[in-house]
Amino acid sequence: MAMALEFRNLTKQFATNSGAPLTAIRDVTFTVNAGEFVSVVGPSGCGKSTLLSMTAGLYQPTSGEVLVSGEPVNGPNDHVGFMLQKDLLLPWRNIVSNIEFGLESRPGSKAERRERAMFELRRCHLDGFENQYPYQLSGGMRQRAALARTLAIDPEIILLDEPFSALDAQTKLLLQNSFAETIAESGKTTLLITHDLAEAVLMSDRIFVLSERPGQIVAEIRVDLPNRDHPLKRRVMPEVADYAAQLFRHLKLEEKAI
Ligand SMILES: Nc1ncnc2c1ncn2[C@@H]1O[C@H](COP(=O)(O)OP(=O)(O)OP(=O)(O)O)[C@@H](O)[C@H]1O
Repeated sequence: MAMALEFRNLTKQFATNSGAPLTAIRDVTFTVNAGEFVSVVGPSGCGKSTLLSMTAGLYQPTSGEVLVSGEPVNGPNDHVGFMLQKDLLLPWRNIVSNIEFGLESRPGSKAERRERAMFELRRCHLDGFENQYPYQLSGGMRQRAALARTLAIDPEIILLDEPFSALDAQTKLLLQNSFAETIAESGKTTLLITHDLAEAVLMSDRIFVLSERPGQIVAEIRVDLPNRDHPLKRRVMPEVADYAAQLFRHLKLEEKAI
């Protein structure tokens, strides 16, 4: 299978006031195949967001490299679409024009941009909401609009940094389902960062567990279950709890309980 994303011995240090650099992640090596959905879980502060930021080209690694479709990432680029917990929709633009935003710096007519945006809007089940403004939408709908905006630029890789964590439990389940369906249909390679172990099991083909800072890979778990495109169906499978328990053990949460 074609490799879409590759981390080679990736290490990131940040300068600190005390002089000694802080190592956020150390020697992280793994690959993600084209069309695969991979999650990264790990304790708070272990460098998960730093890993995504380097994939998006927002930070340069201290050593090692990130490759997207075999090309080293040297800065922000169109091959990678990034979505955060906060939707970052522009409040003064309606939904369709928010989805078009990333296309405006590219060649193409206004009509073509509109057509592309409407396609993604429908794919993310927002038909009829194109002329509404972000404040008129629920949190879940805003996240769907943010996904539509990410897909509109047709990136090779989608990076999701805790996109569901600010939502209530039911909205979260429905949105996980809707994202999983849309992502499977688009065939996009996806890297998700999450604190939610069940979410990782419900949505992924594989999961990497990072240690406490400096984040290093301590486990790789293949989720050998059907319905990756339908987490609500996975949710009722008894194996999900077993996978979540495996992740729990790797994170050594029991030992940290006080
Ligand atoms: N720009 C920066 N400058 C200095 N230190 C940073 C910077 N970005 C992150 N760090 C530090 O690197 C470490 C890893 O941060 P990061 O945000 O990647 O962790 P995380 O695993 O995503 O955390 P959380 O799960 O709590 O969101 C933290 O100790 C953080 O303080």
